[in-house]
Amino acid sequence: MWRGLWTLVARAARGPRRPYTRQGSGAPAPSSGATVFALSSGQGRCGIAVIRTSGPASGQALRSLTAPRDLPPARKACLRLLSDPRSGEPLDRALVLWFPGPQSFTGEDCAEFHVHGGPAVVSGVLQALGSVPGLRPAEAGEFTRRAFAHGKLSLTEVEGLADLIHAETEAQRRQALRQLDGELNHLCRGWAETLTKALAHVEAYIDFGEDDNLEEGVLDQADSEVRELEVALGAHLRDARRGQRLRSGAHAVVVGPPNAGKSSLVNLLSRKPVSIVSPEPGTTRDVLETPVDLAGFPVLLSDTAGLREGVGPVEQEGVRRAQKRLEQADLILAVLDASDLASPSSCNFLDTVVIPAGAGSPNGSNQRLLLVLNKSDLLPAGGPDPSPDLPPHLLLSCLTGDGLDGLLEALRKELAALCGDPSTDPPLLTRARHQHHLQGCLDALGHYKQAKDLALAAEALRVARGHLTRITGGGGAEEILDIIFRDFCVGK
Ligand SMILES: Nc1nc2c(ncn2[C@@H]2O[C@H](COP(=O)(O)OP(=O)(O)OP(=O)(O)O)[C@@H](O)[C@H]2O)c(=O)[nH]1
Ligand SMILES: [K+]
Ligand SMILES: [Mg+2]
Repeated sequence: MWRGLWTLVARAARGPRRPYTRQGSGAPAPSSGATVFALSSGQGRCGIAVIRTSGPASGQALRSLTAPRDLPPARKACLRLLSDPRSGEPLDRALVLWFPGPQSFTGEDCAEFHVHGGPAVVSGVLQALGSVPGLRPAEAGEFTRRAFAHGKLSLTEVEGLADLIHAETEAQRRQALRQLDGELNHLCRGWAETLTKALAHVEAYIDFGEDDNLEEGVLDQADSEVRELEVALGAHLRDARRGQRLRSGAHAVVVGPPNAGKSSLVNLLSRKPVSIVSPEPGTTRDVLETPVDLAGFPVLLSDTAGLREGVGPVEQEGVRRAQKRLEQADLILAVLDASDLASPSSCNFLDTVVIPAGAGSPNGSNQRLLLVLNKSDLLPAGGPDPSPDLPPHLLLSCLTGDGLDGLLEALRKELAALCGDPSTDPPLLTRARHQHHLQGCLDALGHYKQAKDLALAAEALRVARGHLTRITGGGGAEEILDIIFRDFCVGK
């Protein structure tokens, strides 16, 4: 019987649908025979520019531009004189590299030209390449798309690569590198394998259920595998917002009564004069957003109008916008004037914003709040804490910078909790797409548990597994691939 079961494991692994392999992953077959070329380094004047080609005519292109010399040894940089194959005119003395497929980034034959970065050299070499038969300029993301089509990268690794190219903060870079290294891919593959095993057990029961030889408890085993998987998926889904925040930035909002120093704090954290600061209460009227790197995490920081009542219509609108932004924020930086804690506007702010947030969350979400008492320089030096009865708070002076280090450390902790810490935490789901398929998988597992007969149970397991393989690019829909590859620049 066990031989029969393992045949079934193998069959379930192959499945009635697409096989789970990177090859044939749903990306278009690399366009028949075309060889593409592009400038892969940034645009503009620079020391060295890298131009590369991918496709079967790469070797021919390299030979044409470096004639009469032959191809250099594989993967070794060689100095060559580049000339235009049409006129023979010298273009540059450059380092060239030859990467015969499949041991190349795309899996195809590739060539690289490391030329001097002047615009005339770059355009001369690009034009010369365009004159070689079979070569055409690459489209955005085409190199990476070819790498995906040849099984060099899974879809989550492609996404990691795109994120790495766009990473602006340290935490983003770490996260992207981990995804590029295939961590999320391995996780999903492991889950998919668990489902393959469960499916094999169910199919064994369908085929041999009446057979006395069938090991007892085969179905129970499938059930317990599914249960364990549900727990793991649930934990990752609860974390899903974190990965997305790390990718696109956490939303932090600075709120407080008028003149507390909100705009001063925004300018201090963003290290530039984003907002107007003045002694006049009601200076800021609108929501002012600025992207900042706070302790290595990407943050979209919003300055807002001071919260108060009984003001003119324009300021009232500002207050309404501030309150709306407050509701949407991941992190609230509540600012009060430490020398003015007894004023009606301070008390009102504490009662309506700070205390409710401390008692749980203002609107049932996972918002976090840091209470900052600004203008500590106005307090008597070495005096007692001005506000022992307040919720936990930090003292700061935007004027002298006192307390800034403490605030940054507190921010780092809050942001690590909000975005996940890519130096220690398990791999994160960085895109809504990942979340969608994980949820789809969980829903299908729910159907499995409710299935009235075994055929439906097996189908539910297949659907669940299909969602997991789509995360890494198996059987992916063409539109999804288009969206993902559009994120890339030409030359990548
Ligand atoms: N002494 C002292 N003054 C400060 C400090 N921070 C800000 N101020 C002053 O407080 C006044 C108000 O600062 P803003 O940053 O405009 O305050 P705001 O909360 O944005 O004010 P509105 O936009 O009007 O609500 C300005 O005169 C600042 O120079 C501080 O740490 N110490
Ligand atoms: K002000
Ligand atoms: Mg202001």
